[in-house]
Amino acid sequence: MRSQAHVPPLPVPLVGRTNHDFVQKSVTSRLPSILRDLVARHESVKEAPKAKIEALALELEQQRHHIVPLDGSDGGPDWRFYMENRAGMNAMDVEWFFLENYVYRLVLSWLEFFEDEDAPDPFAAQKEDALRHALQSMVSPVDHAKDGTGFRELVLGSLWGNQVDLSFSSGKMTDADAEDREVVVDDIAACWTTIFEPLISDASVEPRIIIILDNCGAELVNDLILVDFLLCLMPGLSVTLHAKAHPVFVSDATIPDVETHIRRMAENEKLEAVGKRLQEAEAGGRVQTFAHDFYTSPLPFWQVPAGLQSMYGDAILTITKGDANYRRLIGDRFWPSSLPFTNFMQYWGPGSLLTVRTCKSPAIIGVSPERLAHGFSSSDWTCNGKNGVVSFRRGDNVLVEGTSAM
Ligand SMILES: O=P(O)(O)OC[C@H]1O[C@](O)(CO)[C@@H](O)[C@@H]1O
Repeated sequence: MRSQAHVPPLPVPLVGRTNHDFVQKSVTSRLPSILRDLVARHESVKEAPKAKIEALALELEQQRHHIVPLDGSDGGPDWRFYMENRAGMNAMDVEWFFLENYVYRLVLSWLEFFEDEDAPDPFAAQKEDALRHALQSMVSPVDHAKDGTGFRELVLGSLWGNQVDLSFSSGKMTDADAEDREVVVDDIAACWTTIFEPLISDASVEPRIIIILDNCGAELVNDLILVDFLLCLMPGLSVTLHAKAHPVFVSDATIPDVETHIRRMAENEKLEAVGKRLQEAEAGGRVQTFAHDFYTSPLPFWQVPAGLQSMYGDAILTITKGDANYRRLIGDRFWPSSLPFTNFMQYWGPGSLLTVRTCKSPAIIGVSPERLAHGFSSSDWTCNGKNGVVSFRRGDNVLVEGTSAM
């Protein structure tokens, strides 16, 4: 069953053909390039799927791909519910968010990914490059202050880690770019004082946070360093890491990716201590991993399955990472940029929410009218990956100091 959340009347979604150059380019150029890269890097891909993937790349480029129906007969998620009347439509006319998730689902089907539980992740080589690069370029984590300042530094690490993702760069390895970047919405302190400060002074509670993960490599390494920081600070805390149920957006983390990252951090000279503590936390049940098909579906978060929504409600905080999760939160639609995040996210339910996203797509909410009036140096400020958003919405179940909520 899906939740019947209340959301305001919906504005138009982002669609390839009509409303934004960035979106059009992403469909007709970035996606084809990702598909061709996939084929080029995998000599083992058989001739039949290879031909289909190459044809799909060309069709997207030439704006003549028509959506094909996808049921679960290949062992993968059943998309009939999501298709509605979209089967047969030109890819340029369906929602961009639908299209991107659909393309990955379709290609995995052609690669027979769902038919064989040992099938290789088609993006494994890129993910390995990203992890190796992150481990090489990582400085040893400094001893962060065990307070809001340390939290801030680590959230910023996790935010700018999201700048580096392999679908945004069409599969090419890049480094985070520190020049001219700005946190356009900064609720880090509000999150710290509302959620974590009361927990530190109350060791009797055993709360859980959820992190809905995004990319492998620099982002996931930074996320895991943040997890370690929080676990060390709050002995009663546990963390569930929500991963993708199948490979998507090139570098998005699946459960095996999370395990690989933790292991490789434990084997790495600079991150050994963090990695080993995370391994112990996993063994002791304080770190858990979880995957759900919802995170590879085209649905917005206001149509989340009830079971997942109640998990968010039971957690003291849910953190969503990255651009695609942010797009899912706001349904990838053109809301007014100044629409207050807290009001909008009432549909989320009783849990608190922190969203941490480098802006790599046009839609955004929660930017103050003052900041908007000040203007941006570049007209593509929502898409160029130089601006970050850390928006917080306080839920109804926060621990107030001196009580033992949860
Ligand atoms: O990895 P992230 O932060 O979710 O970003 C993926 C983003 O890259 C893009 O694929 C670029 O088109 C966006 O569609 C998407 O939002």
